[in-house]
Amino acid sequence: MSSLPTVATVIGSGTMGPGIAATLARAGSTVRLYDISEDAIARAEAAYGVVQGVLEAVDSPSAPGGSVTFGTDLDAALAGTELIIEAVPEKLELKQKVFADLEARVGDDVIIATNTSGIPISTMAKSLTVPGRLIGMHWSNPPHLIPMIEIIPGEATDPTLVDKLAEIVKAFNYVPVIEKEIPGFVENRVLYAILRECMALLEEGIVTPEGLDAAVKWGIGYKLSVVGPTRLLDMAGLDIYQAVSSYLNKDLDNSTDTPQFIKDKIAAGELGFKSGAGMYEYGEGDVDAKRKEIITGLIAARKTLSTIPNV
Ligand SMILES: NC(=O)C1=CN([C@@H]2O[C@H](COP(=O)(O)OP(=O)(O)OC[C@H]3O[C@@H](n4cnc5c(N)ncnc54)[C@H](O)[C@@H]3O)[C@@H](O)[C@H]2O)C=CC1
Ligand SMILES: Cc1ncc(C(=O)O)c(C(=O)O)c1O
Repeated sequence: MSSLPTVATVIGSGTMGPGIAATLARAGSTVRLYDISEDAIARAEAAYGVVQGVLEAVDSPSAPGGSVTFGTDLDAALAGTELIIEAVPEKLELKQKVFADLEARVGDDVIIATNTSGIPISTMAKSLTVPGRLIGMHWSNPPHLIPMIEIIPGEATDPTLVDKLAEIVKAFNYVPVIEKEIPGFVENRVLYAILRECMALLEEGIVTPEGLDAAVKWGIGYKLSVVGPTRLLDMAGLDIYQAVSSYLNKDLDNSTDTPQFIKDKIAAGELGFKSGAGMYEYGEGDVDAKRKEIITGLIAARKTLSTIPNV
């Protein structure tokens, strides 16, 4: 018998919700995608065919009977659900309000998984009536393409949920990574350490954005997509790591706030793809073209990487 829930509910249909819903549905679950915004639901419904095409292209596990229904009726979205995946904006108070709305409508045995990027699960769980049912399930963007999910129990999480969620993740052929709780979890701690240094290098004019993207893509990204950081150290030699880290670590950026130039861009409405300008400028049609290039590249890379042993 599949470990997948027969019925699952995804709360929040923005960047992450639709891909999460489609991945579970393709694997065989009946998924209800819910949002407070009719526009968000309409966008997800319109893009569903494209997301299904991507899942087909990467040969994502498929089973008959799965489907996604889209809607703004919370009671309908929760009827019969076994697993709720929360993907509303990264604001603690909003998430806690959503959890209260959910708990008022479902039985105590329903699991609530949160896709938070890094708010500690124990902090969020404080407001729950049944804190043991809350667990971190951190997907990476785009969720229907990046086959790794972090599973993070909080202090109060029912320990049996960890293995249960890991089995669900394996059922759609993703890699579950079980972690201890820490702000940002593992993936975003590593990503944000890289991004902090990258933004400092840009701010100091050491490299252009194009140069930075090329250096990280070919110098680090390519290598790390085949060998993880631990194996990389064995490949380089721990003595080399000691020699370099002894002078370099103290020189790396250690600022605790977002860089000022990023704050300025945000104040000017430059948010990236969603506003047509960000780190780069985009003309008419450029954002759609870039999105397509990224998806095509990720599909090709995932196919290739899946033929390479884990080293
Ligand atoms: N965008 C990303 O790259 C990633 C985001 N995450 C996390 O996933 C969560 C969602 O992120 P995004 O999809 O990027 O956010 P988003 O802002 O794109 O979408 C959030 C959606 O939630 C809806 N919403 C707001 N209040 C709601 C409510 N009370 N009930 C139901 N729906 C509501 C909004 O209408 C919107 O459609 C956040 O916690 C974020 O940190 C995790 C991994 C990657
Ligand atoms: C910049 C950035 N921040 C957070 C996340 C996340 O995982 O929550 C991502 C991502 O790609 O998933 C991201 O790119």
